[in-house]
Amino acid sequence: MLVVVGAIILGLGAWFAYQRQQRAERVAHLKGKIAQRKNEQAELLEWARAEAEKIPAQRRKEIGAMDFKQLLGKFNVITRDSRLMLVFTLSAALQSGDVTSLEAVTTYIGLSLAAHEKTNCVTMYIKESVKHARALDGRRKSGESLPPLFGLPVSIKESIGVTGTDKTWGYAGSIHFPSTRDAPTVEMLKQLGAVPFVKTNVPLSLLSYTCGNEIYGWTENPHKKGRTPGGSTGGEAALIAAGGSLLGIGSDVGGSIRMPAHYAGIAGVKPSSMRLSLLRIDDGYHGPKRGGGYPLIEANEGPMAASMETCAEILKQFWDSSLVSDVDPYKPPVGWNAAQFEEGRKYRIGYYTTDGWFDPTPGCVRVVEEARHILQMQGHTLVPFSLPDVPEMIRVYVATLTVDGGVSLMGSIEEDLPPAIFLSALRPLRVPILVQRSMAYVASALGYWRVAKFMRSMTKSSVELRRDYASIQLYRARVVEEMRKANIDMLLCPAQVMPAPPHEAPLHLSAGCSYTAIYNLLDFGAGVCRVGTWNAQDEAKLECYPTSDPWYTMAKKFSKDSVGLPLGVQVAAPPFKEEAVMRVLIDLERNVQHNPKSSFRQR
Ligand SMILES: CCCCCCCCCCCCCCCCCC(=O)NCCO
Repeated sequence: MLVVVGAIILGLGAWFAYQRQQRAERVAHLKGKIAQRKNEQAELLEWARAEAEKIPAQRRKEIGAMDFKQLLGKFNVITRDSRLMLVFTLSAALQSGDVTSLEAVTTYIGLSLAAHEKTNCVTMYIKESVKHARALDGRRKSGESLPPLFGLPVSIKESIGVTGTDKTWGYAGSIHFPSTRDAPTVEMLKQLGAVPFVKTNVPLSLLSYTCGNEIYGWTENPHKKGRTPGGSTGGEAALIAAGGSLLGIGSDVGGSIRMPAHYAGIAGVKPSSMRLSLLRIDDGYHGPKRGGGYPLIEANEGPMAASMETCAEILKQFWDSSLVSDVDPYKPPVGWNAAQFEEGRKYRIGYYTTDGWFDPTPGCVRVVEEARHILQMQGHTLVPFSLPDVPEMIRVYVATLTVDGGVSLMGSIEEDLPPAIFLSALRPLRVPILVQRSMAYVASALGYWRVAKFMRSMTKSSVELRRDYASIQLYRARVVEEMRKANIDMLLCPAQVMPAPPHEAPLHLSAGCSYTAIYNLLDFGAGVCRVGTWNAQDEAKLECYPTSDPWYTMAKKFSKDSVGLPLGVQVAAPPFKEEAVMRVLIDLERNVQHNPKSSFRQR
């Protein structure tokens, strides 16, 4: 007996020692990869500096001062002169040849470098961009007709495929597995004449609205050091807000385009799932192990820019042609809906300032009220609306996003090199599900009903999963029916519960993504634009914000000292109404700057 026990103890000891050694070797291997990547990144930053300096500083300044319209042009400008409406087309710098593609790309390489120095937003430069720009300029010289986005420099989220570049998602293990194909969105941009020139930072795994990892470090919000620009498309938001890019492409499965837009004071759109393609998002090294597999939580890529007008122009270019269904035969050939986007078109908009799950902090509520006022002044009709059953649907969102009880998420993170804060925030996923559910009773008894809901959110079986999928399908039917009954075209609501918080906050407050995540579950098209700025009154009102559970206490703490930080609002509508959403957001952003009630300051 003693011999058997001794053998078991020895066996276990040997097994643990072996595991420890394996882990140590893996850690050393991953650290080596990170060190290599840091050297490569440093070289690329030097390359970028040298490229930028090839164009005289004065010329770069001139080009950098041009906004999207001046650089790209081809816009229909509609001027109202009493009853007269004039429509004419601007011929802008890139199309007219006043600025070459190479000059534009090089200028933005320089500007992005300056943005990176301020925020640590760049992961890699795309050296090919310079060759690509030269080739485009060659096409002009040979008299070819120019594509609509001719020569436009575009920045791309790190996790989106660009041939020859890594998409690590912050995992060190994924370094040096470059994409062998462009993502469909990148393919479309290139066909339209745009030039992807840089890739930008993300949080490890993409399933968070902060922005940092062990490879590239943490990205700062350009409005305040120590605050996150949001995530997961945080590098893009920081880059655009700091003037380093005119247009970026992000992705969004819970708000990863919209929350960074709110935190950084820019605009962004997540179209509904049928309107852009995610084909090959999980190809390459990641494969099915790390990404995808949550069919009714609809992710999509989408544009981010300083203004909603730029986002709309890009989506118009995508949808004006048959590009989307050409690159992805699973997408319906639905074109740009000019009638929905028509200037002056009025909509009936339902609005809410709380979703019954997470009350936003004061400034985030105030800007919805301001937006309501501005839109009413524009002739839109605004009516109160209450989105039903959000708390239960947030439980369903978490259950169906993590889908396997968090096994893949936790497994991928643990086998890599996560920042310590990721591990500690996600550790509850390692607690057996039955224990999590038992602890939910304790949380309920303490009055922490929201925390209890989260503790009941991990999927235990395919029986539960099927039921949750059915709930999503029923919920979609219910919401569109309630909107139809109220004759409502779209919804206006907060973009997030806080102004840009400290870097670690989103990891403690995953529940704070409810205002955006619900529209992934509903598969609505949704966008965010800046409406205001957190002010001293918001700061004072924070004193009355609830502290009835740990999440409210944290949201209150993380929102403090935020005077001057940008605030956005969100507009969302059922699928195929993205053009209407963008029309309303443009009406908002155009008028917010002149609204004396607004605290918006023009940058
Ligand atoms: C005991 C239960 C513990 C629950 C822990 C829950 C952890 C996972 C929760 C997931 C939260 C999701 C946040 C989403 C942020 C935005 C992500 C996004 O849009 N990514 C873009 C991907 O393309």
